[in-house]
Amino acid sequence: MRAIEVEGLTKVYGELRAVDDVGLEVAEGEFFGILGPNGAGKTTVLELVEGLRQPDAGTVRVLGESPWRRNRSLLPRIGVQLQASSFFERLTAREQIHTFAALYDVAPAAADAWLDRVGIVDKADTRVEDLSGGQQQRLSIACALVHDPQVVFLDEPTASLDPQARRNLWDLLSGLNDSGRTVVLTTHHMDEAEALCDRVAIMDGGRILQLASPAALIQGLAAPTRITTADGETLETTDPAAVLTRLADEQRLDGISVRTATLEDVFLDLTGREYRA
Ligand SMILES: Nc1ncnc2c1ncn2[C@@H]1O[C@H](COP(=O)(O)OP(=O)(O)OP(=O)(O)O)[C@@H](O)[C@H]1O
Repeated sequence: MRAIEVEGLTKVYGELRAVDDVGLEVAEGEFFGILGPNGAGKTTVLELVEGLRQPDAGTVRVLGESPWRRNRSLLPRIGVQLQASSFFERLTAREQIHTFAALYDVAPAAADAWLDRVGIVDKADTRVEDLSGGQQQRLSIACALVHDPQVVFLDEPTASLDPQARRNLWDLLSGLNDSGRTVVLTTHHMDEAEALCDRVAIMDGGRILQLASPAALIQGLAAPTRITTADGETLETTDPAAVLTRLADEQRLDGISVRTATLEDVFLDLTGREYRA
C-alpha cells in the first residue's frame, strides 16, 4: 500500500512554476525526504500533498484519498507540523497542546507526555509567544504528533534547533518511523536527509532532479574518496583501502581526514552549482 501517490503535480504563481510536473510515491512506513535549496518548491509540494493548497494540475492521494478540498476523514490520520505563527495566541505550551489533543479526543496526560518527548516539559506553563524559536518549533512538532497519526509531515523541522535538540528530534522521528509511521520531511540539510531518510527527492526549480536512497544517489556518482594527510597532501582515489594501507606502511595515518562523496556532491553533479542551504 502506498501512503502517498503524486502524479503530474503543478503549481503556478504568475510566471513562476513553483512546482512543475512532480511525481512521487511514498510507501507506508517509509521515511521520505524532500531536499533542496531555498525556493526549490519543497514547501509547496508538501502543502499540496497535505491538502492545504489546490494544485493547478496533477493528482495527489494520501492513504488512498484525495486531500483536496479538506478531507475530514483523512485529517485524523495525518499530522502536519504547523508554522509557529499558527499557534493560538496567549495560550501556554500546555494549553496549546491540550487544545490540539481535545480536537482528536486525546487525553491531556498523553498530550503532556509529548511535551516531555520533545524536551519542553519545563516550559509547559510558558505562553507560546514567550518561547524561543526552537522551543516553538518543538511545540509545533508535538502538536502535529499528539494524535498519533499514520503519516507525519514536517516542514524543515530542525531549522531553528540547536545541535543537541536536532539530534534528539532525529531520534524521536526515527523511533516513530521504526514503529511503522510514515514520515515525510523537507529539509535543506543534506546530512539530515542522509542520516534519516530511506529515500530522498532532490528538488530544484520546482522539479525533482533525482529520487532514490541517499546511498544509491551517492554510489551513482562514482566520485573518488579524498584523503588528506596531516602534512596537507590530498589524495583522490577510488580504492581508499589501498591508499590507507600505503599510508599506514609509511606511518602517516595520524591526523588524516577521509572524505567520501555526500549528497552535496550529488547536488553539484545534478545542477553544476554548489549547494547552498
Ligand atoms: N503564495 C505564493 N505566491 C507567489 N509565489 C510563491 C508563493 N509561495 C511560494 N512561492 C514561490 O514559489 C517558489 C517555491 O517556494 P517554496 O516555499 O515551495 O520553496 P522551498 O523549497 O520550500 O524553499 P525554502 O527552503 O526557502 O522554504 C519560491 O520561488 C517562492 O517564492
